[in-house]
Amino acid sequence: MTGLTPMIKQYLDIKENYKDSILLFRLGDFYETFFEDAKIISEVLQIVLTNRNGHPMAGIPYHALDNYLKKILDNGYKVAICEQMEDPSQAKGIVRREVTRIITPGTIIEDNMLDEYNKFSCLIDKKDDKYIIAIFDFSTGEIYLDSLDLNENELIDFIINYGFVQVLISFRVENINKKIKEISNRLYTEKLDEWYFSSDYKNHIKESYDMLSIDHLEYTKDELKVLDAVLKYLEITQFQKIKHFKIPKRLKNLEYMFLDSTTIYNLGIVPSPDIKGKTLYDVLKYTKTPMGNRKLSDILIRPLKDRKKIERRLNIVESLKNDEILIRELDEYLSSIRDIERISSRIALQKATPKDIAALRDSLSIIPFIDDLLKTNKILKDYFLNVDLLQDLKDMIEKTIFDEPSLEIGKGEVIKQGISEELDEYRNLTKDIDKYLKEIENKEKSKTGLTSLKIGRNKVYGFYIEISKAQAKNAPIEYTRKQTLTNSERFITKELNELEKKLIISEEKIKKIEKEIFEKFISNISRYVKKIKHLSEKIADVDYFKSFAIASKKYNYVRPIFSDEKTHIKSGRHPIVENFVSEFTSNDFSLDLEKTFIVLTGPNMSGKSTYLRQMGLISIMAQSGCFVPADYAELKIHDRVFTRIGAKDDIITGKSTFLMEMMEMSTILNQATEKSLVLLDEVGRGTSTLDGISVAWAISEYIFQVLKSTTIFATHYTELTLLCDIYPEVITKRVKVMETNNGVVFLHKIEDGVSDNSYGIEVARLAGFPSEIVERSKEVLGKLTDKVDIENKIKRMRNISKKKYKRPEGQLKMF
Ligand SMILES: Nc1ncnc2c1ncn2[C@@H]1O[C@H](COP(=O)(O)OP(=O)(O)OP(=O)(O)O)[C@@H](O)[C@H]1O
Repeated sequence: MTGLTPMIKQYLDIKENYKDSILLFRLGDFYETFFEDAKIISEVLQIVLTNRNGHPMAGIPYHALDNYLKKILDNGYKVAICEQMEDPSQAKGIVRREVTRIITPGTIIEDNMLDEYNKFSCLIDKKDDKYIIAIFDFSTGEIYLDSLDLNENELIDFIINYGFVQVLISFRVENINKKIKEISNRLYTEKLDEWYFSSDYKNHIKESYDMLSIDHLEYTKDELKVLDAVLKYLEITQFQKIKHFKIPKRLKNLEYMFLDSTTIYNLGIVPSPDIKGKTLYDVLKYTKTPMGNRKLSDILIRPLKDRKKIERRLNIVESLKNDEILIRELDEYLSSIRDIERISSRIALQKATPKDIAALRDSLSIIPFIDDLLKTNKILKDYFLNVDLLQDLKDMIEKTIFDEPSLEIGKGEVIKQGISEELDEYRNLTKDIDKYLKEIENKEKSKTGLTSLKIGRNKVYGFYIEISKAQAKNAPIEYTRKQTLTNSERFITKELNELEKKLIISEEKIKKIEKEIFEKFISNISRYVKKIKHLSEKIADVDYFKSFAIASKKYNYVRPIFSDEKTHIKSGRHPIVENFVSEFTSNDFSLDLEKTFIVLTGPNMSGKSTYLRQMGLISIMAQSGCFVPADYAELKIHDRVFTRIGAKDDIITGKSTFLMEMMEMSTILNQATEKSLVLLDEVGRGTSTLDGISVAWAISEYIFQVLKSTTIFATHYTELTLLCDIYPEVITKRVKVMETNNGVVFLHKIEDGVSDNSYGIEVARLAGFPSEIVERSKEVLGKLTDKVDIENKIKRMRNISKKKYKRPEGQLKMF
């Protein structure tokens, strides 16, 4: 590398180790990029591409790093931050520089670059036929770990639907990277080599969790290796030990109803990139804290299965619902609590700012009030029993940190007076400097008799004595000329020089001492991290209980009761749609042990899907511990809700709608149980009518005979309603329609019976088809609808022999 400046040489040496990252190289007040990196960031950030000694260069001011960083990461890049490791003014030769941190979209921790939602990353590995998946949020320390029995397409679907900010892929499943990129080329992915998954995982996990043994963690060796790989990856990118992670939870924990990502999406439970503002989460969100918001979303995708636990949540929600004053006051207190969960992560990572610590102090000071408030409630009076409210930590912060600390550490406005004598001394000196200057000014004025003499200071020239041009010639001999201005001369004296030096030294000392004390303080309080996280969880819980209570009251929800025998809903409503239509028509629902299967027919747009989804959402709300939109709800506790809704092509593998539909259906047939709720919308539509009806018919027979799941099958195939004539498990329902002279009116009312017309042409008319086409369609339909033909077909279907399915032998797929 001849002809290169030493600085560029240093840059290239460092860059050699960070080839996969954009290297932000600190040069004074800028982070500079060079060569290819410079071209990339000038384009991504729309900043000027310049050059240095003929090399492309683009830079960003160091203080604006966070703003730019977010944009670079959002574009799918990894960033390595290279800092100056010594003061350039003290450095001999070239300043020592080192990479201190690697940032990817999943390793952001700075408050101003995060919104309140979870930022989940995942790591995918494979052992035998199962994918081992770790899902983690670096900013909160939340982590899930499990082995899932998925095929590759299901895995890709899972990854895309989950909304991860980054996907880490083990060397064993490298091939999925291409498929992910084909669908979402901005999603950040990274391959982890074999050495991440090493056999010395145990010690490393023990060390990260400060545990003597990990034998009690019920995970397989291969799952623990994945956990270890996550921790290693984070340590390598953060250049430090990761100590803030919680113990992993299983994704398909038997305690929870399992909702797959398709169902979460289909029912609109939580926001995803294409459904925002119109989800169950949005309807129920009366949480006030960031932790409460995240918890609410977690609760809704992990409803409970244990009746006692559900009842316990409902009891709390009910008691809050009946205590309006408590709700109001609780809301007020919670509004002032900041994101102490993430603050605790930043404390553990030594990245907490003075503002974080002040926010922690303010939040902690509110908690005793919440405790007092909850003590007034019969059910919640012991809510914080045995929970450390961390008032000693609050006192420590109060004693050490300014009430309103400055953003920057080192200006003397972070550490309170009385903590360090040395710091106080230097701070006093700088504080008194204006007084000293005034004293010198008065002294010099009377000594010289020069009336225009005054003392000033500026950033470039430091201290000076300024005398008007007219009087300047009378300046004493010991004054040294410093600067000539149009109307005055500026001088310096020995005394002033010394004071200036003292000030500079003081400022440097303050910077150093305050930084040291603050860092020590953070490392000292890092022993509270686990306790802060525990407290934060308690706050999150009470926040979502209160949120359920507010929503339940506001929308007139009813407390559900649970039954092993039947599902009976009176005047049920769709919790989301009811907020977006002027008048919502409520509907009943009733199934029991004998009748388990509803065939629902009705024209397009009449409300079939709404009814179907409404059932799923009511179950999920109830099992999450929330009241439900109905006048009365007696519900079975479901182990899973399965949905097969809507037609979606698989753009990854180019599989047809019908094939996708059948694959999803096959998962349901393999996994649903007597306790499941199965919601099928138009299954079989993607193929020829006869094939579609036949498959739908056979699927239905299998579900009500073998699986016995509670099922609603919405269909345009009226032929399916004949199942009801043959099998006692099936009932038929239809959506009521009123025909008027001006066309059809959808009443959205579900009633017994079979829809006799699909009104497809009517919907085309409503959609604005030219009347000529509408009329022609009617004419064609008239020709195709041969009454005798239809009657014959019905006769043939009635004659289809009853099929008796047997439950298949062997293990059913669990996921
Ligand atoms: N119970 C109801 N009360 C009031 N409006 C409703 C009700 N159910 C549905 N709607 C309105 O009708 C629209 C269409 O409903 P939905 O999508 O459920 O119809 P669908 O029968 O499933 O149609 P398609 O067969 O075309 O899928 C909804 O977006 C909503 O605006």
